[in-house]
Amino acid sequence: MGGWSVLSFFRRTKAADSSSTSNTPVFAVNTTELVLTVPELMTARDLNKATRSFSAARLVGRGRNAAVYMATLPSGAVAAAKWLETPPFGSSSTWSASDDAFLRQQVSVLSTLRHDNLGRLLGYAVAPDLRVLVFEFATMGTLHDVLHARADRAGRGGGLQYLHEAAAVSHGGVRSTNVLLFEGLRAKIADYDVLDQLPRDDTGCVINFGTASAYLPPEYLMTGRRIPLKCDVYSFGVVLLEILTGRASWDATMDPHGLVDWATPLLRKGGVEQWIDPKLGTHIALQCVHYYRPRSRPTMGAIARLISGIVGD
Ligand SMILES: Nc1ncnc2c1ncn2[C@@H]1O[C@H](COP(=O)(O)OP(=O)(O)OP(=O)(O)O)[C@@H](O)[C@H]1O
Repeated sequence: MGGWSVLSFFRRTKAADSSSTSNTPVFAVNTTELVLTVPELMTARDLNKATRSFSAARLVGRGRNAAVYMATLPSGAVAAAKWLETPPFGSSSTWSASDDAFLRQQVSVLSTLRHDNLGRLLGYAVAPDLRVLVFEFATMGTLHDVLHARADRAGRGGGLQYLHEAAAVSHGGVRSTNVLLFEGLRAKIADYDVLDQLPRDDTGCVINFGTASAYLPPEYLMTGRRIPLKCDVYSFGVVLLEILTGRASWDATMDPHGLVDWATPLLRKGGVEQWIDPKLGTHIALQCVHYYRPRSRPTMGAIARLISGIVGD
Protein backbone atom coordinates (compact mmCIF):
# COMPACT_ATOMS: atom_id res chain seq x y z
CA MET A 1 0.00 0.00 0.00
CA GLY A 2 1.42 3.37 -0.82
CA GLY A 3 0.85 6.65 -2.56
CA TRP A 4 -1.17 9.68 -1.83
CA SER A 5 -4.23 8.20 -3.51
CA VAL A 6 -4.76 5.93 -0.51
CA LEU A 7 -4.13 8.55 2.15
CA SER A 8 -6.86 8.77 4.69
CA PHE A 9 -8.05 12.33 4.40
CA PHE A 10 -11.37 13.49 5.65
CA ARG A 11 -13.10 16.78 5.22
CA ARG A 12 -14.55 19.02 7.85
CA THR A 13 -15.82 22.53 7.69
CA LYS A 14 -14.17 25.25 9.76
CA ALA A 15 -17.35 25.66 11.80
CA ALA A 16 -17.39 21.98 12.68
CA ASP A 17 -13.76 22.12 13.76
CA SER A 18 -13.78 25.25 15.84
CA SER A 19 -14.58 23.55 19.15
CA SER A 20 -12.01 20.78 18.82
CA THR A 21 -8.30 20.88 19.57
CA SER A 22 -7.58 17.17 19.39
CA ASN A 23 -7.59 17.04 15.58
CA THR A 24 -5.60 20.08 14.59
CA PRO A 25 -6.26 20.86 10.92
CA VAL A 26 -3.19 20.31 8.82
CA PHE A 27 -4.15 21.57 5.39
CA ALA A 28 -6.19 24.64 4.62
CA VAL A 29 -7.96 24.79 1.26
CA ASN A 30 -10.24 27.79 0.85
CA THR A 31 -12.80 27.60 3.67
CA THR A 32 -12.66 23.83 3.96
CA GLU A 33 -9.95 22.04 5.89
CA LEU A 34 -8.48 18.68 5.04
CA VAL A 35 -7.14 16.64 7.90
CA LEU A 36 -4.64 13.84 7.46
CA THR A 37 -5.46 11.34 10.19
CA VAL A 38 -2.35 9.16 10.17
CA PRO A 39 1.03 9.50 8.50
CA GLU A 40 1.04 7.25 5.45
CA LEU A 41 3.69 5.33 3.66
CA MET A 42 4.65 7.24 0.49
CA THR A 43 6.43 6.04 -2.64
CA ALA A 44 9.48 7.54 -4.30
CA ARG A 45 7.16 8.55 -7.15
CA ASP A 46 4.88 10.51 -4.80
CA LEU A 47 7.83 12.31 -3.28
CA ASN A 48 9.52 13.07 -6.61
CA LYS A 49 6.28 14.59 -7.80
CA ALA A 50 5.81 16.61 -4.62
CA THR A 51 9.37 17.99 -4.60
CA ARG A 52 10.06 18.18 -8.34
CA SER A 53 12.55 15.35 -7.95
CA PHE A 54 14.13 16.99 -4.91
CA SER A 55 15.26 19.91 -7.04
CA ALA A 56 17.71 22.47 -5.69
CA ALA A 57 15.01 25.11 -6.06
CA ARG A 58 12.93 23.22 -3.48
CA LEU A 59 15.75 22.88 -0.93
CA VAL A 60 14.79 24.71 2.28
CA GLY A 61 17.69 23.84 4.53
CA ARG A 62 20.22 21.25 5.59
CA GLY A 63 21.05 19.67 8.93
CA ARG A 64 23.71 17.18 9.95
CA ASN A 65 21.72 14.16 8.80
CA ALA A 66 19.18 15.47 6.38
CA ALA A 67 18.17 17.85 3.61
CA VAL A 68 14.73 19.45 3.86
CA TYR A 69 12.69 20.19 0.71
CA MET A 70 9.46 22.05 0.21
CA ALA A 71 6.86 19.58 -1.05
CA THR A 72 3.55 20.33 -2.69
CA LEU A 73 0.95 17.72 -1.79
CA PRO A 74 -1.84 16.69 -4.16
CA SER A 75 -4.22 18.97 -2.23
CA GLY A 76 -1.98 21.94 -3.08
CA ALA A 77 -0.87 22.23 0.55
CA VAL A 78 2.80 22.71 1.29
CA ALA A 79 4.81 20.31 3.48
CA ALA A 80 8.44 19.79 4.47
CA ALA A 81 10.02 16.58 3.11
CA LYS A 82 13.06 15.68 5.16
CA TRP A 83 15.39 13.37 3.24
CA LEU A 84 17.44 11.43 5.78
CA GLU A 85 20.80 11.11 4.11
CA THR A 86 22.73 9.23 6.76
CA PRO A 87 21.62 6.48 9.14
CA PRO A 88 21.17 7.15 12.85
CA PHE A 89 24.12 5.25 14.24
CA GLY A 90 27.78 5.01 13.30
CA SER A 91 29.71 6.87 10.68
CA SER A 92 28.72 4.76 7.65
CA SER A 93 26.45 6.33 5.05
CA THR A 94 24.94 2.91 4.24
CA TRP A 95 21.65 2.05 5.87
CA SER A 96 21.44 -1.36 7.51
CA ALA A 97 18.28 -3.38 8.17
CA SER A 98 18.46 -2.40 11.83
CA ASP A 99 18.74 1.30 10.89
CA ASP A 100 15.52 0.94 8.88
CA ALA A 101 13.86 -0.94 11.72
CA PHE A 102 14.85 1.87 14.10
CA LEU A 103 13.43 4.46 11.70
CA ARG A 104 10.13 2.56 11.41
CA GLN A 105 9.95 2.35 15.17
CA GLN A 106 10.49 6.11 15.42
CA VAL A 107 7.77 6.69 12.81
CA SER A 108 5.31 4.62 14.81
CA VAL A 109 6.09 6.63 17.96
CA LEU A 110 5.77 9.95 16.10
CA SER A 111 2.44 8.78 14.68
CA THR A 112 0.91 8.52 18.12
CA LEU A 113 1.88 12.01 19.26
CA ARG A 114 -0.70 14.78 19.05
CA HIS A 115 -0.28 18.26 20.46
CA ASP A 116 -0.77 21.75 19.08
CA ASN A 117 2.88 22.53 19.87
CA LEU A 118 4.37 19.49 18.15
CA GLY A 119 5.18 19.52 14.45
CA ARG A 120 3.05 16.74 13.01
CA LEU A 121 4.37 13.90 10.89
CA LEU A 122 2.23 13.71 7.75
CA GLY A 123 3.89 10.93 5.80
CA TYR A 124 7.04 8.89 5.38
CA ALA A 125 8.96 6.72 2.95
CA VAL A 126 11.37 3.91 3.81
CA ALA A 127 12.72 2.55 0.51
CA PRO A 128 16.20 1.17 -0.30
CA ASP A 129 17.48 4.51 -1.60
CA LEU A 130 15.10 6.89 0.06
CA ARG A 131 14.22 7.55 3.69
CA VAL A 132 11.99 10.58 4.01
CA LEU A 133 9.82 12.05 6.75
CA VAL A 134 7.16 14.57 5.71
CA PHE A 135 6.19 17.19 8.30
CA GLU A 136 3.97 20.22 8.47
CA PHE A 137 5.73 23.13 6.79
CA ALA A 138 6.83 25.90 9.16
CA THR A 139 5.76 28.95 7.22
CA MET A 140 7.80 31.34 9.38
CA GLY A 141 11.00 29.32 9.64
CA THR A 142 12.74 28.32 12.84
CA LEU A 143 13.14 30.11 16.15
CA HIS A 144 16.80 30.25 15.32
CA ASP A 145 15.97 32.22 12.16
CA VAL A 146 13.73 34.76 13.85
CA LEU A 147 15.06 34.84 17.37
CA HIS A 148 14.61 38.52 17.95
CA ALA A 149 10.97 38.65 17.00
CA ARG A 150 8.32 37.86 19.62
CA ALA A 151 10.40 35.25 21.37
CA ASP A 152 8.07 35.27 24.38
CA ARG A 153 5.45 33.23 22.56
CA ALA A 154 7.94 30.69 21.33
CA GLY A 155 9.32 29.73 24.70
CA ARG A 156 6.43 28.36 26.69
CA GLY A 157 7.39 24.73 26.41
CA GLY A 158 3.87 23.29 25.95
CA GLY A 159 5.00 20.78 23.31
CA LEU A 160 7.81 19.48 25.50
CA GLN A 161 5.51 19.30 28.50
CA TYR A 162 3.14 17.14 26.45
CA LEU A 163 5.98 14.83 25.38
CA HIS A 164 7.21 14.41 28.95
CA GLU A 165 3.92 14.11 30.80
CA ALA A 166 1.25 12.81 28.44
CA ALA A 167 3.33 10.80 25.99
CA ALA A 168 6.07 9.90 28.50
CA VAL A 169 8.86 10.31 25.95
CA SER A 170 11.86 12.57 25.88
CA HIS A 171 12.77 14.70 22.86
CA GLY A 172 16.51 14.18 22.71
CA GLY A 173 17.34 17.11 20.43
CA VAL A 174 15.84 20.35 21.73
CA ARG A 175 17.46 23.32 19.94
CA SER A 176 16.30 26.60 18.43
CA THR A 177 16.55 25.09 14.93
CA ASN A 178 14.01 22.49 16.07
CA VAL A 179 11.49 25.08 17.23
CA LEU A 180 9.42 25.71 14.11
CA LEU A 181 7.29 28.80 13.72
CA PHE A 182 3.91 28.95 12.02
CA GLU A 183 1.34 31.66 11.31
CA GLY A 184 0.93 34.02 14.27
CA LEU A 185 4.31 32.82 15.58
CA ARG A 186 2.76 29.64 16.95
CA ALA A 187 5.73 27.50 17.99
CA LYS A 188 5.99 23.77 17.43
CA ILE A 189 8.72 21.39 18.47
CA ALA A 190 10.05 19.17 15.70
CA ASP A 191 12.52 16.34 15.27
CA TYR A 192 11.72 14.54 18.51
CA ASP A 193 14.30 11.84 19.06
CA VAL A 194 14.55 10.99 15.37
CA LEU A 195 18.05 10.11 14.27
CA ASP A 196 19.39 12.38 16.91
CA GLN A 197 22.11 10.21 18.30
CA LEU A 198 25.43 11.94 18.65
CA PRO A 199 28.68 10.06 18.05
CA ARG A 200 30.54 8.90 21.15
CA ASP A 201 34.11 7.87 21.76
CA ASP A 202 35.20 4.51 23.24
CA THR A 203 34.51 5.65 26.78
CA GLY A 204 30.93 6.61 26.02
CA CYS A 205 31.57 10.35 26.04
CA VAL A 206 29.88 12.40 23.35
CA ILE A 207 32.38 13.60 20.76
CA ASN A 208 32.32 17.37 20.88
CA PHE A 209 30.11 18.55 18.08
CA GLY A 210 30.12 22.30 18.55
CA THR A 211 26.61 23.58 18.12
CA ALA A 212 24.91 20.26 18.87
CA SER A 213 26.86 19.58 22.04
CA ALA A 214 26.21 23.13 23.28
CA TYR A 215 22.65 21.97 24.00
CA LEU A 216 23.70 18.88 25.95
CA PRO A 217 24.15 18.79 29.71
CA PRO A 218 27.60 18.27 31.20
CA GLU A 219 26.77 14.85 32.68
CA TYR A 220 25.94 13.53 29.20
CA LEU A 221 28.98 15.08 27.54
CA MET A 222 31.33 13.77 30.20
CA THR A 223 29.95 10.31 30.93
CA GLY A 224 27.55 9.46 28.09
CA ARG A 225 24.85 8.96 30.74
CA ARG A 226 21.80 11.14 31.15
CA ILE A 227 18.34 11.36 32.62
CA PRO A 228 16.48 11.87 29.32
CA LEU A 229 13.78 14.22 30.62
CA LYS A 230 16.33 16.32 32.53
CA CYS A 231 18.51 16.39 29.43
CA ASP A 232 15.58 17.94 27.50
CA VAL A 233 15.07 20.49 30.27
CA TYR A 234 18.74 21.51 30.06
CA SER A 235 18.45 21.90 26.25
CA PHE A 236 15.27 23.93 26.69
CA GLY A 237 17.20 26.17 29.12
CA VAL A 238 19.83 26.77 26.44
CA VAL A 239 17.06 27.81 24.01
CA LEU A 240 15.74 30.22 26.68
CA LEU A 241 19.26 31.63 27.09
CA GLU A 242 19.45 32.15 23.32
CA ILE A 243 16.21 34.13 23.53
CA LEU A 244 17.39 36.12 26.56
CA THR A 245 20.82 37.03 25.26
CA GLY A 246 20.32 36.99 21.49
CA ARG A 247 23.50 34.88 21.31
CA ALA A 248 23.90 31.56 19.52
CA SER A 249 24.31 28.38 21.59
CA TRP A 250 27.89 28.14 20.39
CA ASP A 251 29.86 31.13 19.20
CA ALA A 252 33.57 31.17 18.45
CA THR A 253 33.68 34.90 19.25
CA MET A 254 32.46 34.37 22.82
CA ASP A 255 34.82 33.38 25.61
CA PRO A 256 34.00 30.69 26.62
CA HIS A 257 32.37 29.58 23.36
CA GLY A 258 29.40 27.68 24.87
CA LEU A 259 26.40 29.88 25.73
CA VAL A 260 25.74 28.32 29.17
CA ASP A 261 29.32 28.88 30.30
CA TRP A 262 29.32 32.39 28.86
CA ALA A 263 25.90 33.56 30.04
CA THR A 264 25.28 31.97 33.44
CA PRO A 265 28.01 33.83 35.39
CA LEU A 266 26.78 37.09 33.87
CA LEU A 267 23.14 36.39 34.68
CA ARG A 268 23.95 35.20 38.22
CA LYS A 269 26.03 38.27 38.97
CA GLY A 270 23.10 39.95 40.65
CA GLY A 271 21.49 43.18 39.71
CA VAL A 272 20.57 41.71 36.35
CA GLU A 273 16.90 41.53 37.42
CA GLN A 274 16.88 45.31 37.61
CA TRP A 275 17.54 45.81 33.95
CA ILE A 276 16.21 42.63 32.37
CA ASP A 277 12.46 42.41 31.82
CA PRO A 278 11.16 39.78 34.32
CA LYS A 279 8.97 38.49 31.49
CA LEU A 280 12.12 37.06 29.98
CA GLY A 281 12.34 34.44 32.71
CA THR A 282 16.06 34.62 33.51
CA HIS A 283 15.50 32.62 36.68
CA ILE A 284 13.76 29.79 34.84
CA ALA A 285 16.58 29.54 32.30
CA LEU A 286 19.17 29.32 35.07
CA GLN A 287 17.20 26.58 36.84
CA CYS A 288 16.96 24.58 33.60
CA VAL A 289 20.71 24.62 32.99
CA HIS A 290 21.57 23.62 36.58
CA TYR A 291 25.07 22.30 36.05
CA TYR A 292 25.88 19.78 38.74
CA ARG A 293 22.57 18.30 39.85
CA PRO A 294 20.34 17.22 36.95
CA ARG A 295 17.59 16.29 39.38
CA SER A 296 17.44 19.90 40.58
CA ARG A 297 16.32 20.99 37.12
CA PRO A 298 12.53 21.59 37.13
CA THR A 299 10.07 19.45 35.19
CA MET A 300 8.66 20.74 31.91
CA GLY A 301 5.24 20.88 33.60
CA ALA A 302 6.59 23.22 36.28
CA ILE A 303 8.37 25.31 33.64
CA ALA A 304 5.25 25.60 31.47
CA ARG A 305 3.24 26.73 34.50
CA LEU A 306 5.89 29.27 35.50
CA ILE A 307 6.11 30.71 31.99
CA SER A 308 2.32 30.87 31.66
CA GLY A 309 2.25 32.71 35.00
CA ILE A 310 4.75 35.25 33.71
CA VAL A 311 3.48 35.93 30.20
CA GLY A 312 -0.19 35.02 30.71
CA ASP A 313 -2.23 32.76 28.44
N1 LIG B 1 8.97 21.44 9.04
C1 LIG B 1 9.77 22.37 8.51
N2 LIG B 1 9.27 23.40 7.86
C2 LIG B 1 10.07 24.35 7.28
N3 LIG B 1 11.41 24.31 7.32
C3 LIG B 1 12.00 23.29 7.96
C4 LIG B 1 11.22 22.26 8.59
N4 LIG B 1 12.07 21.37 9.15
C5 LIG B 1 13.29 21.82 8.89
N5 LIG B 1 13.27 22.97 8.18
C6 LIG B 1 14.43 23.75 7.70
O1 LIG B 1 15.45 22.86 7.27
C7 LIG B 1 16.64 23.06 8.04
C8 LIG B 1 17.32 21.73 8.29
O2 LIG B 1 16.52 20.98 9.18
P1 LIG B 1 17.06 19.69 9.91
O3 LIG B 1 15.98 19.25 10.84
O4 LIG B 1 17.55 18.72 8.91
O5 LIG B 1 18.35 20.15 10.67
P2 LIG B 1 18.53 21.13 11.89
O6 LIG B 1 17.50 20.82 12.93
O7 LIG B 1 18.61 22.55 11.36
O8 LIG B 1 19.96 20.76 12.42
P3 LIG B 1 20.45 19.37 13.03
O9 LIG B 1 21.43 18.84 12.08
O10 LIG B 1 21.10 19.81 14.30
O11 LIG B 1 19.25 18.48 13.22
C9 LIG B 1 16.18 23.77 9.31
O12 LIG B 1 17.20 24.55 9.89
C10 LIG B 1 15.02 24.61 8.81
O13 LIG B 1 15.50 25.82 8.25
